[in-house]
Parts: sequence; structure tokens; C-alpha cells
Amino acid sequence: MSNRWIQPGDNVDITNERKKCTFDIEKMSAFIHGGEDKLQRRREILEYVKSNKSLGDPQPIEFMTRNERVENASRKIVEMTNNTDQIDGSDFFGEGMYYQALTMGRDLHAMSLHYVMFIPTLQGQTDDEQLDHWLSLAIARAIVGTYAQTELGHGTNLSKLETTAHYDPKTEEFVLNSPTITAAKWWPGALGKSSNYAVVVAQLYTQGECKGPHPFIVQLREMDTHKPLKGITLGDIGPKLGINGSDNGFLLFDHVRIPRRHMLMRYSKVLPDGTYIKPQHSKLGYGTMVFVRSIMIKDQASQLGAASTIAIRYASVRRQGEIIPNSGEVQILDYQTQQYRLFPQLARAFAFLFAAYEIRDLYMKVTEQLTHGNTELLPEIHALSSGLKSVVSWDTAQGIEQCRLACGGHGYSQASAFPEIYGYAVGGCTYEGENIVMLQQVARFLMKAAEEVKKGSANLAEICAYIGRKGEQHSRFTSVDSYRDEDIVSDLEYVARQQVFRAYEKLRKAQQQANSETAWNSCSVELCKTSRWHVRLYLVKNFLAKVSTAPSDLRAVLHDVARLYAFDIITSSSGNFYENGYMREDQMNEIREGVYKCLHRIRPNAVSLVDSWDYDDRELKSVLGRRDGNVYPALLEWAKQSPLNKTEVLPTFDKYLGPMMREAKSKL
Ligand SMILES: CCCCCCC/C=C/C(=O)SCCNC(=O)CCNC(=O)[C@H](O)C(C)(C)COP(=O)(O)OP(=O)(O)OC[C@H]1O[C@@H](n2cnc3c(N)ncnc32)[C@H](O)[C@@H]1OP(=O)(O)O
Ligand SMILES: Cc1cc2nc3c(=O)[nH]c(=O)nc-3n(C[C@H](O)[C@H](O)[C@H](O)COP(=O)(O)OP(=O)(O)OC[C@H]3O[C@@H](n4cnc5c(N)ncnc54)[C@H](O)[C@@H]3O)c2cc1C
Repeated sequence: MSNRWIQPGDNVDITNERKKCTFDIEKMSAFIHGGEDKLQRRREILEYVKSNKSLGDPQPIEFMTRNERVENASRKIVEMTNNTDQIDGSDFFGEGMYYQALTMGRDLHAMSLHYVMFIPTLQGQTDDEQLDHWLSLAIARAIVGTYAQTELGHGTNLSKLETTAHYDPKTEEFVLNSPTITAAKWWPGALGKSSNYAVVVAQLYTQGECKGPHPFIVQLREMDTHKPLKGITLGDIGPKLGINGSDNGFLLFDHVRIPRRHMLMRYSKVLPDGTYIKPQHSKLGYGTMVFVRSIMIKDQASQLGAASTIAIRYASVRRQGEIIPNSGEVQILDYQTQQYRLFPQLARAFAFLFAAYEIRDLYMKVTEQLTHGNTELLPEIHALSSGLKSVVSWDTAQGIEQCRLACGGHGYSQASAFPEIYGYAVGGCTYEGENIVMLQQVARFLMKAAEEVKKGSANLAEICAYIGRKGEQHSRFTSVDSYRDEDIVSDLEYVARQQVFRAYEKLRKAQQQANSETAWNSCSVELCKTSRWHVRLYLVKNFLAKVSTAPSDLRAVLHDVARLYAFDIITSSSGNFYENGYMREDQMNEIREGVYKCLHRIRPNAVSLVDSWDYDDRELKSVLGRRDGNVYPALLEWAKQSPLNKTEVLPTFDKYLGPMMREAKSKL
């Protein structure tokens, strides 16, 4: 089989790894990316980005100051969006995200919120007339917008946002105001310096009543000078753990007037006389968050896939220590502990990517239904996107850190790219709804399902049908080799169902002793556990189902990866499976052996599996993860670019260290 990843001059160890591959990598890449046509488009986009020098960085961004990063990112995003004819604009999830990843790296930038939230909010929340007016301006980039919802004092609890929008029927205007310091908008991406417009979420007051948070489109800066408009205070919130190419910002309003029609009126409306028309479903205004939560899953999967690629490639070229004395140093990938640390991360990345395709399809279905006024699937997409967002971003952050640790000292260097990847991805645990909070949203959905089951109703959505199933009282398999996919699913269903009812009963009892909010709080740890099991079950089921649709010659290797994913979940929570004697110790030991068998079977294909994700060096931006495996000379070249190396002797030497040493020597 030909292998496009092998080229002359490559490191010998990584080449030998690639020669061991037992499957067709191109076929696997096509399967991972949704078909040969999609893979072909990736390659075309990559070639274009590589050929356009202005889409590149003048030096590694790790060596840039924050100001240089912001400037570099702004330059590139303008260049990138000048050339959108290179991609199919209707395929943001595929081509758009890839084009952006290749060009912008793991950073947000002056227009990330414009594309990921501002335009989607216009598309989802405006009426036809408003859409006609605003969307073309935004798409043409005549205005650049962001999504300003979170405040200094409130991000999670939207009902307590403090920014107000009072309707004045005399002038047919809203008056936007930040009555307190804690009402300051705080965090919105690209708000500080780049955007001149924002969708601002504010408490709507009309006819003396508060109608809750609603979205308004607001001009923030003068069109020509880009100076803040009168009554508006704006700025950057300072450096962050990651995404420092983005000017996340703050914003305060001092009685700023906007026309009535700047309230986005697809669902809720305020008529000229101030009459409020309420939406068909109270949470329709939260639609953009659901959209971002659903696309985040793919983004997170890509970050974990990249981290796994870097660590697995590096582990194949790094030799240290001997397994058999005097037989030569081994590739660190040969250590079982290294495999145990890394392969589950790769397995997770697969599980998350395949889930990302499902949630995208569900999101599209819900959007289609909404155009006909059908809100039936809103609770389901809200629960699934919230749950996936939470579990996936958490596991991704932990997984990236494991990959970093698995690279030893070099993993700590920014040359590895891990600090960038981690700093970018871990933000996903917080933005678009703090994970613990979002898990509790899933739990609400699950508790309702449990209630229905208790009432004897069989009318459960497919995604939680397992809650109503009777199920087996004991796990049935005897050896891991005879442990079928349906047994794995049924065992996970058992544990997930047990947890649903444990939380349900606890909640019911608590509700008899306290009001429902206090009762909920006293059960919230169990409720979050319930949500996690529900999501893990979904991820495993979906992964196994996806493998069964793979071309037959890919199934064996993918099946090992999927089983590793499931076995890792089961063995790391063995206590749950022992409860009520559901699983025996000998069965758990079999699954443990199953983990080791999977590691052993994946080992020869590990490098090829990560190659199949089709990351180009341009996208990975990691010295450790380079395709050619020539890590050591590249590390030296990378270090030479450090600004500290521009001179042999730093001026600070003459200022501080030199005098100190001279003085010390003179005293000896
Ligand atoms: C790809 C990379 C992109 C990177 C860019 C990232 C940029 C980041 C941007 C941001 O972070 S923007 C700000 C995001 N902010 C949040 O996500 C805030 C999180 N908080 C919330 O979403 C909500 O306040 C809440 C926590 C869900 C609670 O809402 P609320 O207090 O209003 O309602 P509850 O009383 O708890 O629930 C009432 C009822 O409504 C249901 N529900 C809540 N949200 C939705 C929704 N979006 N869709 C459908 N239904 C929803 C909720 O489940 C309850 O249902 P019932 O149980 O009563 O049936
Ligand atoms: C990188 C990044 C980019 C962002 N971009 C934007 C943006 O573009 N636009 C925008 O509007 N916002 C943005 N945000 C803000 C983000 O959406 C909020 O930070 C997020 O929703 C969490 O809200 P919070 O900060 O109020 O956290 P808090 O709610 O204060 O959370 C703090 C702690 O309290 C806990 N907690 C809070 N409420 C509950 C509860 N009910 N039950 C149990 N525990 C609870 C949380 O679990 C957490 O442990 C961004 C944030 C980050 C980090």
C-alpha cells in the first residue's frame, strides 16, 4: 500500500512505524472526514493556504508580544476573508473551520465572534426585514460584530443580567444602560478593540415590566474613526490563559439610545406602542449558544486529535531506556504505560469527532423544524449539546494535559504546541455555559424522563429510552473476546440507568424536606454524575454504531479503538459496575485485560491512525509532532528564533548579573 506520509529524509523510526500499517490510510482519512470528496477539498484548501504567503506567520507566534499577536491575527483574518472564494461558505462546519484552523491557528481573533456568534445570531434571531438589512452588511464585512452577553457580575445566570434596555414609546427607542459596575459586559471576544457592532443581551423593560434578557443590535464605534460612540465605554480585558490574539473586552452603556427595530424580533417583539409579544418558546432567544455548543464538539475533538498526533508521533521517535537490558534503547511508545496514557486520548478524539457529526445533523434538523414553528426537539438538542459540550471539553482538556506529560520535558516547551492547544481548548470548559452548570441542564432533562418512567409512560425520546428499559440484572459475558458491542452498551445502560434513579430518588426525598431549589442543590453532585453517564453512554453507542458503518477493511482497527474507549470508561469506574452484584470481579479483570489487548493491537497502527486524521504540519504547528519525525534539529532551529538569542549578550547582563559577579569576585 502506498503511504503519502512517508517521504525521503524522514526519521527512520517514524518511517518504520508507517511501514507497519495494516490499513489503507487514505480510506481511513476519508472515513474520518466524511468522504473522499471532503478529504480532497481539505487538500485543496491546504494547498491554497500554503501557496498564499500572506496567510502565514512571520515568526512562530510563541515569540510574539501580545500586541504583535493581535496585529498579526488581524492582518491574517482580513487576508483570509478576502479569499473566501477558496471555500464553500455554506460548509462552515467542514471547510470554514478547516480554512480558519490552517490560517489562524489555535487562537481567536478580530472576527471570530463575528463569524461564530454575530452572524449566526442575525440569521437566527432577526425577522425578514431585519435580516435583509443587517446580514448583507455583516457578510460583506462592512460591519464587524460580536456577541456581548456575559457581564462582570453574571455569566451563567442570565435572568440576573443587569444591562437594561428600557423602551421609550415617545421616541420609539430603547435606552441601553449599565446601572452598576457589575453590569459591565465582560469577556466578549473581539469586543475590546476590533468590533464596531455587537449583539447585546439586555433586560428588556416595556410598559413598566421586565420581560427578561433579549438580544439587541448596537453600534459601538464610529464607522470612520472607530472611536467609541457617545455613552459607550470600551476596552480590552487583558491577557488570558490562552487566545491572546483576541481582544476579549468590556463595555459599559450610559443611557445609549437605539431605534426600536434594533431589537432582534424574530421571536419576541415590542410594538411601537410598547406592547410586548412573547416568543413561542421562552428559550428561543438562546439559540446561538446552542449553535456554538454544537460546533464546539468538533473543534474540541480536533484539538484532542492534534494533541494525540503530536504525542504519538513524538513517542515513536523518542528513544529512552531499555525494556530488555543491553538490547538498546526503545521507542518510548513501546512502554505499556505510555500506550495506556496516549491511546485512550486518541480513542476519545475519535469518539468526540463522530459525536460531532451527529450533533451537527441534529442541529440542522432542529433548525429546519424551527422554520415551521416546530419547537419539539429544542429540549433534546439543548440537553445533548450541553452534555456533550461539558463532557467533551473536560475530557479534551485532561487528555491534552496527558499528552503533554507523555512528552516529558519537551512537552513543557511551547515548541510542542501543547501550551497553545491547552490554553485554547480549556476555555471550552467555561465559555458557552460553565460545564457543571450545563451538566445540570442535562440532569433536568433526565429527571423528567425518570419521572415519566415512574408514571408508567413509554413515551421517551430515543436518546433516553434506556431509562425506561428493564435491562438485565447481571452482566452476561464470560470472556472479553466474547464481549459483544451490544453487551458493552447494555452494561453501560445499566450503570447510567442506576445512576438516573439513584439521583431521582435522592431528589424526590430531598424535595419532601426542602423547597425544590434547595433540594436540587443538595443532590447536584449526583445529578452531574447522572448527566456524565448519560453522555458517556451516548458517546460509546455512537462510536460503535459509526464503526459498523465503516468500510469493512477499516472496521477491525477502528473496533479496537472503540473498544478501548469503552473499556477505559468501564475500568476507570469499576465500582459502579459492581453495585448490586451486576458485574463480577473476574468480569472486570477480563475487561482490564481487554484494555491491554487493545493497546497491544493498536500499537503497530498508532502512528498511521494519527496520520489518518490528516493534520498537516501547517495545522499542528508543533516541533514534536512534525510529520517527518526530525524533532531534534528542528527543536534547535526553533530555539534559535527566540528573541533572547538575537544578541550573544543581553543588555541586562551589564545591568544586573555582570556587576553582581564582578563585585562578588572582587571580594574573594
Ligand atoms: C468553535 C469555537 C468557538 C469559540 C467561541 C467562544 C465564544 C464564547 C462565547 C460565549 O461564551 S457567549 C456566552 C455564553 N453564555 C452562556 O452559555 C450562559 C450559560 N447560561 C445559560 O445558558 C442559562 O442561563 C442556563 C444556565 C441554561 C439557565 O437558564 P435560565 O435560568 O434562563 O433557565 P432555567 O430556569 O434553568 O431553565 C428554564 C428551562 O429552559 C430550558 N433551557 C435553558 N436553556 C435552553 C436552551 N438554550 N434551549 C432550550 N431550552 C433551554 C431549561 O432546560 C429549562 O427547561 P425545563 O427543565 O424547565 O423544561
Ligand atoms: C475564553 C472565553 C471566551 C468567552 N467569550 C464570550 C463571548 O464572546 N461573549 C460572552 O458573552 N461571554 C463570553 N465568555 C463568558 C462565558 O460565557 C462565561 O464566563 C461562562 O458562561 C461562565 O459564566 P461565569 O463566568 O459567570 O461563571 P460563574 O457562573 O461565576 O461560575 C463560577 C463557578 O460557579 C459555579 N456555578 C455558577 N452557577 C451555578 C449553579 N447554578 N449551580 C452550580 N454551580 C454554579 C460554576 O460551576 C463555577 O464553578 C467567554 C469566556 C471565556 C473564558
